[in-house]
Amino acid sequence: MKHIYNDILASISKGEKPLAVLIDPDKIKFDSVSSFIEKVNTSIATHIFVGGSTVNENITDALVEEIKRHTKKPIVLFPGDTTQITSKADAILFLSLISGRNPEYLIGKHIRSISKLNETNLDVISTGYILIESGRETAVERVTETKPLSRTNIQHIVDTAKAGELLGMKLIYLEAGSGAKFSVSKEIILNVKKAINIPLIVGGGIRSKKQLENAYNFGADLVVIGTAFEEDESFFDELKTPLSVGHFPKGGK
Ligand SMILES: CC(C)=CCC/C(C)=C/CC/C(C)=C/CC/C(C)=C/COP(=O)(O)OP(=O)(O)O
Ligand SMILES: O=P(O)(O)OC[C@@H](O)CO
Ligand SMILES: [Mg+2]
Repeated sequence: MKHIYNDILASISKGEKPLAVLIDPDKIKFDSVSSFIEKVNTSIATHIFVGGSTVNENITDALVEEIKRHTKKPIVLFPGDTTQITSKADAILFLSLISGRNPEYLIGKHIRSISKLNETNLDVISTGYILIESGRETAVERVTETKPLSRTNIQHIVDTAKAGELLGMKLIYLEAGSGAKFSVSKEIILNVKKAINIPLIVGGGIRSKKQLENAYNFGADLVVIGTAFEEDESFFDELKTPLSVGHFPKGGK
């Protein structure tokens, strides 16, 4: 098994800023994988996440196999459903949607994924997944039939993240939703980061270098970007010049 989680911890403790490119199997054409991954390979991206809210059954396996043929970067499943589990990836975010109260997404799909997971060698990373209101309804909201947390009730978001940590989760993922109008705000990132001792992932609606730098500077440890790369691959080139990011020790900002 590859130790993707431990590698993420090591990278963060060195002050690095891991960046994941999200590939949604619903959106990418199989024959454009090689050219897309070529861009990823020469970019600052450190991880490839693969997943979506609504993915046709069984396409993830072939897609991950094809991605793997073209890259050495770690491939992490970011699944909306058990059908997106494949042994060809390196790790899986074992997401529990702790912002919602739909038992299926808190524990149901997890139980049904075990027989499949037992047949893999994936690094299973327990992740508290928190959906934050972001200006319009997102695919995750629709599929999970849950409401996101209000972006103005910061204390509730902080308490949700902390509860995830105390339940033993290894990562907290603040999600504005793919293509979000508003990405997760400065106040939310700062306050959640201050409260928790596990790595913080931030994603949804990040479309510019400045927004990416801000996310790190407010306290994100790992950022996920999908749509901005999907819509315009020149964004990879925009990120070629060094990011203006500092290293903020816990509680230091
Ligand atoms: C434990 C297993 C195997 C599955 C359950 C996993 C859970 C709880 C998932 C949480 C909810 C969910 C549907 C997450 C999907 C997250 C994701 C990969 C979003 C990517 O974007 P899309 O939502 O597909 O956006 P588009 O609308 O742009 O396609
Ligand atoms: O597609 P974008 O808006 O970059 O969102 C990435 C990810 O956080 C969605 O799950
Ligand atoms: Mg999708």
